[in-house]
Amino acid sequence: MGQDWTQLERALFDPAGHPGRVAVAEAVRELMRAVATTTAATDDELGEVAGRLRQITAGIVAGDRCVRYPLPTGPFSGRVLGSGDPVFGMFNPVAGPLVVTIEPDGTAAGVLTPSPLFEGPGGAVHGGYTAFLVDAVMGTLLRALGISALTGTLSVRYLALTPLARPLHLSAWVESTDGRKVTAAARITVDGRPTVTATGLFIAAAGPAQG
Ligand SMILES: CCCCC/C=C\C/C=C\C/C=C\C/C=C\CCCC(=O)SCCNC(=O)CCNC(=O)[C@H](O)C(C)(C)COP(=O)(O)OP(=O)(O)OC[C@H]1O[C@@H](n2cnc3c(N)ncnc32)[C@H](O)[C@@H]1OP(=O)(O)O
Repeated sequence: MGQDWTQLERALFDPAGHPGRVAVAEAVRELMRAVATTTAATDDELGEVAGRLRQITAGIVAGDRCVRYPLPTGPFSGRVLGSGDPVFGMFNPVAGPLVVTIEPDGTAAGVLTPSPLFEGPGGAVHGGYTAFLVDAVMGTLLRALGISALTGTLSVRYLALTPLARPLHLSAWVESTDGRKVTAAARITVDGRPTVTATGLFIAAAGPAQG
């Protein structure tokens, strides 16, 4: 049995209790997108923006890193709510955030429209980013199933370029279990067409669950 959230942890990490933190992360996401893609602002204007942004940052830098998000393990089904993590984290501007649901049948399904920040060759999504997404969905599925495991080997097959600015539908499921070795599989589908398939060999913790 893994860790369970205490009432205090829920209060500290449930995004619903922190609308300001969620809002600032979303605003910074929009800012990053604008900075990476703007053609309207001049270089002088952007230099001024940089100065103003540094002032804002100076106003909110206080203390150490945000307290680490405690990672629960299942059994769990329903919408996965992340706070500080880079994939699901509503507090983390780098996160999509990817919205994933653990289905009662033990599979995971999610959707995300990738930001142009993750553009790779051919105007498509960077392959390292899609690898990141499938790894996260498989790893989170295992956690939700009560298995605390690390990715040992990740194998990704790119079937076609994954277009930017279209909803990516992600799914993951468990293929097999052999002692501590759990093989999971995942797929990304865009407009009904698979663009990425992946297999992850996850190694479950030998001892107690790792948070
Ligand atoms: C309530 C639930 C809600 C769900 C979650 C909630 C919120 C979501 C929020 C956030 C999401 C959070 C998490 C998402 C989860 C995951 C996504 C990210 C995943 C990662 O980002 S994870 C980091 C990358 N990952 C590493 O950083 C691993 C570094 N590495 C090690 O830590 C060790 O290396 C380890 C542990 C892998 C093994 O070490 P070890 O000592 O325990 O293993 P040992 O040697 O005993 O081998 C035992 C058997 O595994 C075989 N084996 C060993 N290693 C293998 C390998 N690499 N590939 C294939 N097979 C391997 C052996 O061959 C042997 O097989 P056999 O028994 O047949 O001989």
